[in-house]
Amino acid sequence: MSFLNFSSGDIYKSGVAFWVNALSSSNVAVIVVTFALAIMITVRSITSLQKWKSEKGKVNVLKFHSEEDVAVSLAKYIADLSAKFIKENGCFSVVLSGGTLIDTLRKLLEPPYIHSIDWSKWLIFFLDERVVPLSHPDSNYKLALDGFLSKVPIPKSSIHAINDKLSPEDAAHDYESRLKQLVEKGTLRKSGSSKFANFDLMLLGMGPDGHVASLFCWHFERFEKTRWVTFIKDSPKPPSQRITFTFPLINAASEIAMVVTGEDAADAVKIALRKPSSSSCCFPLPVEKVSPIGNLTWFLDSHATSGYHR
Ligand SMILES: O=C(O)[C@H](O)[C@@H](O)[C@H](O)[C@H](O)COP(=O)(O)O
Repeated sequence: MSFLNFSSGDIYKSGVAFWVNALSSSNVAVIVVTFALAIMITVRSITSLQKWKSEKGKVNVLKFHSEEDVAVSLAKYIADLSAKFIKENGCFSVVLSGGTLIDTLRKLLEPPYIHSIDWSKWLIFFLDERVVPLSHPDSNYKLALDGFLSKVPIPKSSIHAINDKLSPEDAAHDYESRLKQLVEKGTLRKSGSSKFANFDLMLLGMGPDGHVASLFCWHFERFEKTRWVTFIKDSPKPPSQRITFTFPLINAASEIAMVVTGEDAADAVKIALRKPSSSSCCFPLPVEKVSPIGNLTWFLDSHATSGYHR
């Protein structure tokens, strides 16, 4: 991923040098195109700086020795948030990813949490889902049901799976409409600063390529601004057909836990957590767009942080 090391500043300087050359050769078309490019790159650099400023102070990075330690700490973090949100609002809306996250939730299935959490008040949603039958081994719903949901007394009616009879387009549209209805009914809150639903907690994993949910590099879905849920038919991670929350909906959450363990993700963790002053990359990884209105807490083990020393 060496292209990721180009900085906007470098490109900008090259642009300026090229412009000066173009001026001296009096080629009008080249001057106009280069001038436009220089303006675009300058605007891009400023956007980058603002992004990092607005994220300041909201990010908590927790580094643990082992995946087991991550699981222990994550369970306490979730149990505390469950108690807080149930006390404040009478319920706790939780959004699950697929992948290794479900196994990392295993400490919630043990005392004290299995008895102390008021599971009847939980509402479960899926951050992304593979468009396969819910009983298929690739289904995130099945993964969550087998590994977690079937072992806690969350009412079935509070678990909001996708409609697996629909095409990716229709399934995304259907899930979005159902979320909007829940906001209208008052079951889900609306984010104060945007029109999107304000989930209490989103539990995110991250792939080695820096993807979160089913928002991948080089796919336009990651730039979606208005939809709550979108779809993808050519996911680089199989299976190819998926639906996914968009970044505006993800970033309207009160709390986001980014749970990343294992060495495969170390390079992406290093890029995502680099110093704000070095945020000069032209093509940020999808994970770099995670910037909630609330708090973002990273849960990392020593393998995931093997490239990150801060
Ligand atoms: O449907 C999916 O594939 C997941 O929701 C996906 O976004 C996952 O969270 C990451 O790929 C991390 O997966 P791992 O934890 O298995 O690395």
